[in-house]
Amino acid sequence: MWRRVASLSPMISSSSRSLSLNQAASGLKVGESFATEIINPDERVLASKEKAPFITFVLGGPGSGKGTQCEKIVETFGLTHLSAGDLLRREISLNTKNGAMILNLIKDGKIVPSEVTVKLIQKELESSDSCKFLIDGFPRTEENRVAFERIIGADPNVVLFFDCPEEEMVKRVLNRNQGRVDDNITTMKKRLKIFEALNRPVIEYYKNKGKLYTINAVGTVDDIFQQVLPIFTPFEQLKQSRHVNSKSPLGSNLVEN
Ligand SMILES: Nc1ncnc2c1ncn2[C@@H]1O[C@H](COP(=O)(O)OP(=O)(O)OP(=O)(O)O)[C@@H](O)[C@H]1O
Ligand SMILES: O=c1ccn([C@@H]2O[C@H](COP(=O)(O)O)[C@@H](O)[C@H]2O)c(=O)[nH]1
Ligand SMILES: [Mg+2]
Repeated sequence: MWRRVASLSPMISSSSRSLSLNQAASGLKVGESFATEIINPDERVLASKEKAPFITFVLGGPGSGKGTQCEKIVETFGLTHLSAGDLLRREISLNTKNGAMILNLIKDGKIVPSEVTVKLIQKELESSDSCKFLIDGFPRTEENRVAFERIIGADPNVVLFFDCPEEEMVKRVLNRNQGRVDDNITTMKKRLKIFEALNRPVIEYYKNKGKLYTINAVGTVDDIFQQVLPIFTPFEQLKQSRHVNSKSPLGSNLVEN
């Protein structure tokens, strides 16, 4: 099981920024770096056994096909799929203390406060036996991105961006037929605006970091998946050969189950 390294954060004096610098300087992975900074010796023993999770963020406008492609990635590569939207919808259906607030925001196409979404993702990461995750539909905003770094203490290894024209996304969402409260033209227009205003900067951020893989999301589901395959294939090959290829974007933080 992968334990969230940042659960140890109260014992760590550095901010997430200085931790990253620390990691960069030492050449250590996230979990290993934390192991060197923990004060409680018992915790150090536990933390030294941790492996850094392999994290993929899956971005794209509403209806661009993120969920559909995530299913195929799961089937082929066995990553664990965490859809931020599904986690939020589960809060609504369970009628939790945040449920009503989340429902109102989703109906209006607005973004749920980072703290709420990141805590839900955190719970899933911590309780999972997996250490390879597809985080679908998150981060939606720069604030989401920074909150994830701060609370989880990890960066994504790969960021997928499903690039789809608005007319196609509108057509798909209006035909989805899953009874979602936001699958109507009024909310869809708001979601598209929010995508451009708040999600684009996140995409740009990862592009500048060299982590972004842009996929043309027009075509059949299988055609689109053909573009996704070569992104994950090197990781699979590396896992089988058990050698880390430092030139591979996936090899730089290789983990095994
Ligand atoms: N390549 C495709 N061609 C046609 N329809 C598609 C394609 N990919 C997905 N769809 C359909 O479009 C709709 C939206 O797809 P999906 O739910 O995967 O998008 P999404 O990006 O997860 O959307 P959201 O952000 O709203 O959750 C679904 O009904 C799905 O079956
Ligand atoms: O990180 C997130 C993810 C989602 N939301 C809200 O949920 C809806 C639906 O999300 P999908 O990923 O399209 O299923 C989205 O429009 C937001 O209102 C969020 O706030 N934060
Ligand atoms: Mg989806």
